[in-house]
Amino acid sequence: METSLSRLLVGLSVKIIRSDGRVHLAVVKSADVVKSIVMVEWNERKICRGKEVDLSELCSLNPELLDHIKNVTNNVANNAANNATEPPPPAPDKKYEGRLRSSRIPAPFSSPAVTNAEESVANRSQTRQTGVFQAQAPPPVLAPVPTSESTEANLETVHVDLHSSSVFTHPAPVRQRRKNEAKPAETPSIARESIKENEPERMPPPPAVKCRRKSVAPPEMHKGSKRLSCVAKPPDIQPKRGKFGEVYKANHKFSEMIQDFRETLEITPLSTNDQIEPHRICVCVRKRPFNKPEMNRKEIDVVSIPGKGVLLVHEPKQKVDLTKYLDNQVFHFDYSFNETATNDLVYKFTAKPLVQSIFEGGMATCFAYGQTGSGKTHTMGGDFIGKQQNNAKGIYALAAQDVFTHINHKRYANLELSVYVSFFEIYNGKVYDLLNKKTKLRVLEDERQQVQVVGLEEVYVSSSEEVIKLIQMGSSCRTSGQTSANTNSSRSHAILQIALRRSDRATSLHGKFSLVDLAGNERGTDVSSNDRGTLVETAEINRSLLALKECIRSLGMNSDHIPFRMSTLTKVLRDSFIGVKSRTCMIAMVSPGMTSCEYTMNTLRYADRVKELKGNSKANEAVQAQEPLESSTEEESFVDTSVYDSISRVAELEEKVYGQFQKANEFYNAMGKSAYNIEEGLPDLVDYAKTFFETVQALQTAINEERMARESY
Ligand SMILES: Nc1ncnc2c1ncn2[C@@H]1O[C@H](COP(=O)(O)OP(=O)(O)OP(=O)(O)O)[C@@H](O)[C@H]1O
Repeated sequence: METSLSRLLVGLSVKIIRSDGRVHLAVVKSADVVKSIVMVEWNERKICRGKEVDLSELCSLNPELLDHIKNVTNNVANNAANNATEPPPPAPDKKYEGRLRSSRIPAPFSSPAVTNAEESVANRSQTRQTGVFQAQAPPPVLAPVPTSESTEANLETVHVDLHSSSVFTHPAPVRQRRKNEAKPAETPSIARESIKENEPERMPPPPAVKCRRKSVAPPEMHKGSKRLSCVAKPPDIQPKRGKFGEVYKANHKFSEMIQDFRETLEITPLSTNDQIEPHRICVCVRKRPFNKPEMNRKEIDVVSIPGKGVLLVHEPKQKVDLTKYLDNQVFHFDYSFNETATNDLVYKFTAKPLVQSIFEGGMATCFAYGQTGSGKTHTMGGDFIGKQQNNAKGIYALAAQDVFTHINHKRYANLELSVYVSFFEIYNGKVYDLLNKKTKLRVLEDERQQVQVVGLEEVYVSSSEEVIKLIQMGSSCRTSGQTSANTNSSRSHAILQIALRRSDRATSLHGKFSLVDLAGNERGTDVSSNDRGTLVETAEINRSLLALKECIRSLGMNSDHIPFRMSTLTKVLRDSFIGVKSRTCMIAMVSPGMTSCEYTMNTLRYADRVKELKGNSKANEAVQAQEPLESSTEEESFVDTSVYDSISRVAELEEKVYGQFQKANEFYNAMGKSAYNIEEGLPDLVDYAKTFFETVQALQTAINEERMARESY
């Protein structure tokens, strides 16, 4: 049925409407009846352009189209009825099968099917994708309608009268070529000439009125929705020669395509005057500007932020036939900050609204998430001036300033609250105190599931300046404490906590704000390394980011079960994920460059998943029902978790073996130091040695089994 409708429509010259309101002719190249979408192509400025149009839109612009479908169907059905008794026609010669397929009259389909098609045509929505393709195929019918007869002849293309039933006299379109049919070595010169001759006069400039934002990212374009916009390589332009010439040219094309697309956007960036909306879980995105190295290598900016919460990624893609196109992915968040946004602006819409919640007795968390170099530390810790960071200008410091503004407010004065600050880092599941020379700390959980970071330095502070000093101290410790296994901060999570306590600080936590600079998320997808240390590190980052997402989602669903034990990060933040007063904000940072596109997509997918379940129970039910279907998206960001888990299990077992050796050492030392005679102690030593060997052997067996099992993943 699909093929039949496709055959009926392919080759028809139809009117289409462009996003800027222009109406002109284009040729149908293919039709997908299931999706109710038709692919059309036309020539514009020597470039063969194309887009996907919804059938309903096409029919409303070309009312003759439905009559045409009916006419053809009826004729063919009548012929079929008349020929029912005649013997079948001889089988075509295989050599010409492909050609015959593209030019023969389409197979009949029943009239109810037409009714279905009509129905779906009537019901479907508008254009979703646009595309422009490599002009290697014989050129299609062109718009505007050619004036010269000779041109039309050159094109070997016959315009089809929509009211007649005679169709398909032009050569088969590229898309219909059979898989194993060889591509023509070169575009026929006559066809190429005709492109030039037939080149339409320059299109009028688009009208001054730009598309409304709605049309860029309408509600139905939510998650996963996309528009395609592509530019072809004109056949008569030779690729630039020399080193990187091809790459440069391809990238340049993408850049032009993105520029074209941007011209259709109405840009309304977020400003300080915009309304701050209350969110229990707020998810937003921040795009950083290009840095010097990126500008030097002429990176292409693939991220556009047209509106307050909208972000577009123009993902450069290539089809199997090497046609280049853009996959324009639209994302919606609570807020989106473009490259010109300052930390003050970002703070105002993200962390600032959370400060009050800790005075109301709640727990607040603000996460900076994104790939290495996307701007997490810049946002949380403050702007960099060269290598020097201005800690007074980050979200940490801005939040601290607001805390002290609130504490002096008469509304909270009678609570007699004091402010305490702690700053620590989680690397490979271990906690290090940044305010105490990176001392390694233990995380313990009591029977009431209260999680404690044992020995964590909590410093009393009486002003924001003191907090800034602590931030400076902790940040320098984070940097100077780097080892060869931790050469940059992106492999660890840094957590600054501002706690409000009443007079008796041991038991009287009133509210707490945790500000988290997360490890670079690209680490969680890095499976290329064979180095055990890197794999364990990757496993831990992966595990903690997954756990974090699950915990925020559980918070959004008001779930009783918070999977906080999945990682040290979620363990130490456990109390942030419970209670109706808990509030969370995630700022997803993205780098603008084309080379970061894959990581940017991963970041945005992750943030999108976090956002999906916020608040509203109806939405939650719907998303819960969709869960199994959506798990494939997850796979793209977090690959093969079973391998990571296995690596972590082995690491834990090895840790235990190491622990056994340490204990044995302690035991031996204690024996040596003890006064009692060696003969008396010998049975103890033998017993100990026996237990030691049994335990280590069992651990070793478990390690071997785990490794063998992993090979089958
Ligand atoms: N919004 C911004 N405006 C100007 N420069 C920025 C911005 N965001 C980041 N940068 C610059 O980009 C560089 C990388 O930023 P930053 O160190 O904050 O990234 P990161 O995500 O924390 O990386 P890592 O995970 O490796 O720590 C820094 O030089 C920083 O100054």
